Amino acid sequence: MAGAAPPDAPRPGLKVGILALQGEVSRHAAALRALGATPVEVRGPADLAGVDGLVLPGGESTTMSKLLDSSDLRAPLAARLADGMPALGTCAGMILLATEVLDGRADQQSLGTIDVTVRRNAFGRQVNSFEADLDLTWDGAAVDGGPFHAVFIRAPVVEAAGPDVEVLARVGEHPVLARQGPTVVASFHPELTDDLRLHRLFLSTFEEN
Ligand SMILES: NC(=O)CC[C@H](N)C(=O)O
Repeated sequence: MAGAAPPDAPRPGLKVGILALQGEVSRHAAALRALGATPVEVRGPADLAGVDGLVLPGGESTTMSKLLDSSDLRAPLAARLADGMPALGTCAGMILLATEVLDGRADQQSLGTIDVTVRRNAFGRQVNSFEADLDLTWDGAAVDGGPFHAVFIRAPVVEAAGPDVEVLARVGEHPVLARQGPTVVASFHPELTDDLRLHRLFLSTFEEN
């Protein structure tokens, strides 16, 4: 079967922000650099203004939610996302981009960019972390290169996904990778392995934008 080949490296100089308030930044930066993009740490509104897209990394979503407010990033970030800026949310980043968060803290606010309901820390309650080999699809076709080895750390479960959401991978019946337009979310940490396919697919949404 013809697979969806990951596209070639994007145009040089593509500036991809990484939300650097808290959480894992350097490995995402390395993956983006390896694909020919320029990673930019985003800590405030001026940083955000200069980027073409944004990675929201793993970490602690309640802390990140608070820091979005104290850094004055929440409103400009919401505006860029509403304007169609590509975004990749991994683990805590997925929680921040979801429309609904279950088991969140009362003061935790998500951005509502992708129509999924997530439950925090609910994947395999018995074990904090696990790894799984995932079959990935993109635009309805299998992604070339075989299974994607995915690392889950206190991962959110996707309990529901709306009709406009394309589910790209599952563990059991649970979506663990999903996309709605230029917003891509993963319950796992693609930056913790050397497999660049997910970052490359994310960068392909910039070309469409
Ligand atoms: N690895 C992660 O990003 C974990 C997410 C964390 N459990 C949260 O709810 O924010």
